[in-house]
Amino acid sequence: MAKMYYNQDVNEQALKGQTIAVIGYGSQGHAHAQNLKDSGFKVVVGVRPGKSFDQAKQDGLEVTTVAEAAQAGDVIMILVPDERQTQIYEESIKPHLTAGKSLVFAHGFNVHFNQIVPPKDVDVFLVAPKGPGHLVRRTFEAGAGVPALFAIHQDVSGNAKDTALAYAKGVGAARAGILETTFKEETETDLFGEQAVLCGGVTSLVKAGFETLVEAGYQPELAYFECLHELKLIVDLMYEGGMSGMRYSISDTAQWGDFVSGPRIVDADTKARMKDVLTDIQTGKFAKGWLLENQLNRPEFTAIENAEAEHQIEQVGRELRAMMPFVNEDKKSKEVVTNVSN
Ligand SMILES: NC(=O)C1=CN([C@@H]2O[C@H](COP(=O)(O)OP(=O)(O)OC[C@H]3O[C@@H](n4cnc5c(N)ncnc54)[C@H](OP(=O)(O)O)[C@@H]3O)[C@@H](O)[C@H]2O)C=CC1
Ligand SMILES: CC[C@](O)(C(C)=O)C(=O)O
Ligand SMILES: [Mg+2]
Ligand SMILES: [Mg+2]
Repeated sequence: MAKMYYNQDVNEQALKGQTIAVIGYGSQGHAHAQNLKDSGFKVVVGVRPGKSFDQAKQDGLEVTTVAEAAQAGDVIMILVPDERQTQIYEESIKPHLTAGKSLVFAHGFNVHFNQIVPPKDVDVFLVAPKGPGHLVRRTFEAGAGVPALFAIHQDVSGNAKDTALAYAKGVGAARAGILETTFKEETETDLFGEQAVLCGGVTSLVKAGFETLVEAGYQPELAYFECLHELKLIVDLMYEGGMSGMRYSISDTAQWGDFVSGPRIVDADTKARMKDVLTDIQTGKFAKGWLLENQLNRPEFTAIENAEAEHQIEQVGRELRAMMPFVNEDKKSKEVVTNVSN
């Protein structure tokens, strides 16, 4: 088994006395800033004036501009959207990235695809939680944590690994497990996971299931419960006990259906297409397309986003969730999501 790092393996002294500048206060930014502060570290948030600036202030954090935070920070964590990082880095971070500081990422995209080339006299590493930022905060508050990867790109100080581990522990990841990787491995696997399985794969599967039932004349509300709402409950069981844990709880009839029909849905052709997706990631084709899409002000992204929001499963879901206040308990984090989506 790969070497895993847990609380007892990590000495947070590596970060004591250092100022951590968290640049961005969105999904990951608010979680890192608050968890690190609660872990006893000195944190300053750098963000432009606006809603997330106000939110960070309201959450009791020290907040300033990106440039001032970068100037103050010994460790500078970039948590603004990947597609905006290069410009923000060039304009507001690089001028303050003096020798001996640490430049940190939560995803290797811009370093791996050569969009950001850090100076040679700073430590460069990543700490990438394997979970959405709002859950990084929520699990931390509940006394648990989300696992994370770390990778060292440059180790000028000789302490980059200790600093990365201390940072990861500060956000709560050492409660769940920290694993060492490279920028290349983190970038390619993260992009693959979100495209083929976690986000792209799952939403396409759910929509296809919903549409199949509705087109066959079944009620949309029922199709929503069956294909989307219950998915969380099934995935919770997999999170707790793997596939066998989930299968223990479902009926034998469901388990037999799982065995005989699952491979008819996700088959060798699906896997071949997954390999194509991975190839596009590895060759940089996906990254190039995403960067160009942003340079063009996201015409295709916006068209798809609008069409998806109007899909029947979303309309039905909005109405059904309005009647389930317990599903929407975490209003606060949802407001942050809304605020940072553009
Ligand atoms: N989302 C996630 O859970 C995960 C993300 N990551 C990685 O973490 C990094 C951050 O992603 P994520 O948290 O999703 O990012 P978000 O989209 O949530 O970041 C939004 C934040 O960036 C700020 N911001 C946007 N543009 C600017 C700007 N021009 N100047 C200053 N601040 C700006 C926003 O401020 P404003 O309110 O003013 O718009 C807001 O505070 C990425 O590298 C991503 O790949 C890694 C693991 C999981
Ligand atoms: C699964 C999507 C993700 O990679 C994440 C939450 O880990 C992201 O980029 O947001
Ligand atoms: Mg991810
Ligand atoms: Mg990702």
